[in-house]
Amino acid sequence: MDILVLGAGAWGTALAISAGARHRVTLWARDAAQAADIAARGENLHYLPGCRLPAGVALASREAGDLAGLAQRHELVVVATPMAGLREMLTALRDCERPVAWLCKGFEAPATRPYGLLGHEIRAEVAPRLAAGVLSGPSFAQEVANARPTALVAASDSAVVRDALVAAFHGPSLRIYANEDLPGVEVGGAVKNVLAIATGLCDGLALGLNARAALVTRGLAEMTRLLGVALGARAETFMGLSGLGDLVLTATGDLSRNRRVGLLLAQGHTLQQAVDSLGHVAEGVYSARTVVERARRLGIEMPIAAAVVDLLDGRLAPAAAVAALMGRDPAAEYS
Ligand SMILES: NC(=O)C1=CN([C@@H]2O[C@H](COP(=O)(O)OP(=O)(O)OC[C@H]3O[C@@H](n4cnc5c(N)ncnc54)[C@H](OP(=O)(O)O)[C@@H]3O)[C@@H](O)[C@H]2O)C=CC1
Ligand SMILES: O=C(CO)COP(=O)(O)O
Repeated sequence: MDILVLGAGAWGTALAISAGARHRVTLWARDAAQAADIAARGENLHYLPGCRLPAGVALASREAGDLAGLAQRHELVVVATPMAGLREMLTALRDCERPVAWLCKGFEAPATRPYGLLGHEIRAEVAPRLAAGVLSGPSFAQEVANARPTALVAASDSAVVRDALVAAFHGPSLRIYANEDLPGVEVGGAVKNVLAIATGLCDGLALGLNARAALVTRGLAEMTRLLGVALGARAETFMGLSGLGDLVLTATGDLSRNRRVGLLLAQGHTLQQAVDSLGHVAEGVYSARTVVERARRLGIEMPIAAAVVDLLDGRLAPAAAVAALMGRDPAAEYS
């Protein structure tokens, strides 16, 4: 199978390495010098050091010509940029006749509205005819690149896209489960990043394991409420890989960049210092305000996400954000 991966950050590179063991993969970096460096070294020193690219992976950049033409020459196109690059990519691919899947997890930063959009909503705006979906679920790039056992979910309203993702990535160390609930899988991937900032904060303040378990559990309830009411996703999706699975991984795993943002804020770093020190994108920082704004417009309470926004915007210090959550009125567990 011929697979095009657009974006040579940590995650695009890891999936290119994984699929490159069995397929022909073209890994596209927007910067020609970076593509040349990865090709020469056989390694993405900047974003995924220590992981060798197999012979099945070739490098490309803008010099390879327009994206639409490049995409047509592959059987599956994978967009591996952050959310910030998804609209531009889907616009370039809008007439593509090949299945397309994005990997990014989050809401687009707000531009023309007071809130941002999920990937499938961007697709509806700029590429409504595109057969597309998302590959998501609990997966740190370093572990996938090193063939550590991982399970992902391929979500799309198109069976062609789901089948192409399974054919491309299902293998000895990577299981791909199919799911038709694209909105639900996207909400799970976006909201867990915001909640991971909260658990990083909680652990950075040494609040204990009880507090972390409470945040994960109540966070899952917030995630389910946002989706259920608003986007018509299936509740069962949130018990799956992109809901509970990715929340547990990102909220507790120290490889998470979003969790690290919370840990660094708890240590007294500013948001800018925390973001700069990562060297990678932490989507929760850019999605948190949209999560709260969309929930507010729908009359849904998301207190943990709201505390994260107050923290990111500097309205609450770390300890005060925790106090605000603990000081809420008593409530029924299910309402
Ligand atoms: N890393 C992981 O373990 C996982 C990440 N994800 C998701 O995948 C997405 C990408 O993450 P990851 O690869 O880790 O990110 P990284 O920060 O490691 O790399 C980002 C990559 O995207 C490129 N890029 C940055 N901004 C833009 C833009 N506006 N337009 C086009 N390209 C851009 C960068 O190129 P340049 O070098 O030229 O700036 C770089 O190649 C995120 O949404 C993340 O949430 C999902 C699952 C796992
Ligand atoms: O999505 C991820 C794991 O599934 C990666 O999380 P971070 O972006 O927080 O590192």
